Amino acid sequence: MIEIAPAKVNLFLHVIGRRPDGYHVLDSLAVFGPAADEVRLAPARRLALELQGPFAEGLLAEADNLVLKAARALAKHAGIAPEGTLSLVKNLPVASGIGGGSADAAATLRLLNRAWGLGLPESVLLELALPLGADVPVCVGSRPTRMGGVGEIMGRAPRVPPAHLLLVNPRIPLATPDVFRARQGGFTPQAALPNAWADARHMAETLRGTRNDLESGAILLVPQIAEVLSAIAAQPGCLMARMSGSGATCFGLFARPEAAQAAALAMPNAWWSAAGPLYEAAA
Ligand SMILES: C[C@](O)(CO)[C@H](O)COP(=O)(O)OP(=O)(O)OC[C@H]1O[C@@H](n2ccc(N)nc2=O)[C@H](O)[C@@H]1O
Ligand SMILES: Nc1ncnc2c1ncn2[C@@H]1O[C@H](COP(=O)(O)OP(=O)(O)OP(=O)(O)O)[C@@H](O)[C@H]1O
Repeated sequence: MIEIAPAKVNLFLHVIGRRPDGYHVLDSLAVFGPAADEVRLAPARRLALELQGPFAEGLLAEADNLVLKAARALAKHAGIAPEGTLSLVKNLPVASGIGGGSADAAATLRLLNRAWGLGLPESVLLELALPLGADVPVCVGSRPTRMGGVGEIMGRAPRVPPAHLLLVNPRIPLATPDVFRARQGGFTPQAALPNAWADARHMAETLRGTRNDLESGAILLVPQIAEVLSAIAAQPGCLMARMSGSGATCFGLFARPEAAQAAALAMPNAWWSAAGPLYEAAA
């Protein structure tokens, strides 16, 4: 059994306030694709995890992978002993602002909910998701979502038009708490969005009126992010370039698939990049 764990991309991210416990209250539009990890399951009496793929190495020293945490949380909720050998194919750079670990945890919840024959509704998976990380709930559905609160409020996103994304990471990991600490400025009001966008151009027009409040702080920590943004913005057909989440991955928005693919090929080899359409989760 295989479950896809698509990358999360924050098309904008406004920090609208702060809770007494220090967590930031956000307004964000999260979409998915065009790159993904994979979680696979093979029968075994005990729970185990194998790591594969181009970014597996960065996780080898990790005592408690989010995949195992998700499996144990689900088993505990169901009152059963966790079993099976999980394999994580790590295609997404680690600590890169596209929710790789969160997507893996969410994919594990979906996969084991099926494999263990639990049949839990999505609402229960969402409850199990939040303690695993602020981005895990949005990754459970992996569909365009307006995120609120600290990640636990799942609002309706505008109808997203066909569009293509380029993702680029300078291969420099960036820890989320450091980026929140480096954030400058006050708070930004919630964004005003339409119910739907006619096309990618229209979507980019609206998004240009929004921002990623973590971008300038992240650039102070990793100046190469500014180079990535300029390189993306300079590509023919690029409608906008911005950092996703807490970085360092940046995205470019394109109307035409060929333009997004050509842009990926134009990126320096030392960087990680991927291009393709927005991911559409099965209904
Ligand atoms: C920046 C986003 O990626 C936007 O989608 C998420 O809000 C972060 O999601 P995440 O990586 O799953 O974050 P977590 O692992 O839950 O939190 C890591 C750390 O980031 C900070 N954090 C996270 C989320 C949030 N709304 N406010 C915060 O201040 C906290 O210091 C927290 O200890
Ligand atoms: N399966 C996993 N994949 C990636 N990181 C994991 C995983 N399990 C545990 N981690 C830990 O979680 C940390 C954050 O990784 P992740 O790739 O999810 O960050 P991110 O892309 O910045 O996420 P976000 O966009 O949600 O802030 C890693 O540095 C690593 O220590």
